Amino acid sequence: MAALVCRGLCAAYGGREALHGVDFELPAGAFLAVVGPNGSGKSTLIKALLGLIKPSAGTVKLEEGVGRSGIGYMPQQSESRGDFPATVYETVISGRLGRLGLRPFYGRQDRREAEKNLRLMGLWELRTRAFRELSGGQRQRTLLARALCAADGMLVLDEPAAGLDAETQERMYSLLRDVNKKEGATVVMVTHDLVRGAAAATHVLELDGGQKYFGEAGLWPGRAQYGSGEK
Ligand SMILES: Nc1ncnc2c1ncn2[C@@H]1O[C@H](COP(=O)(O)OP(=O)(O)OP(=O)(O)O)[C@@H](O)[C@H]1O
Repeated sequence: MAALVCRGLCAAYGGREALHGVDFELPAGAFLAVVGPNGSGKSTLIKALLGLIKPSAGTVKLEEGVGRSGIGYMPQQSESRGDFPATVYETVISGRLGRLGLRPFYGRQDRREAEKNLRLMGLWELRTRAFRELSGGQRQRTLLARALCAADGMLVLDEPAAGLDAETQERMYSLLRDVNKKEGATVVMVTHDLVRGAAAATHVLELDGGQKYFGEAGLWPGRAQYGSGEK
């Protein structure tokens, strides 16, 4: 079963094309690394996937049953407010906001999910700490736990390991692999890290304004060029 299907996807800003002819089918449970140089259309693809921009041609479809509200999204660290006054727990459970509907308060299920994802990310001991007091790696784990609270089958991550030291990056990729395998979530991750990032993935989509490669990570020509890394 496909989690995500793009057919002839094109996107433009003010008539200028940013993405052209993207066409692939990602199996459910896959871990996709979206790679390519600056300006190659990676963020544009993510925006189209999240429904934030309308394709100028073609389609993006999610697996039946996974609506856009079922995507857990983790933005780039630079987009997340570092001075956010909330605690780690409050930040994580805010991932459930989209599911409250008409309910004014978090319910038992929301609290259970927040607790589960805090533990999964090794944040339980830090739950009462202020988000702004955290280290870069702890913040990234908090934002990942929040995205997990929002996710119903799919996680979309924009540079989840950017700005972290090599060891913390490796820890983040290993957490993502665990979430992908153990929780069965389909992961779509934009990364500039062609070695560790691409090695964590099962599939690679390489963009250069158009689609340069889509397929299994092990068969990606860039793998030989940039190093195979550890799987
Ligand atoms: N809001 C916008 N308005 C106009 N043009 C845009 C807008 N956002 C992106 N573009 C253009 O679309 C093209 C693709 O940009 P996009 O941000 O998708 O690339 P990217 O691969 O994510 O780049 P980076 O690696 O630098 O984040 C670029 O030429 C960019 O200048």
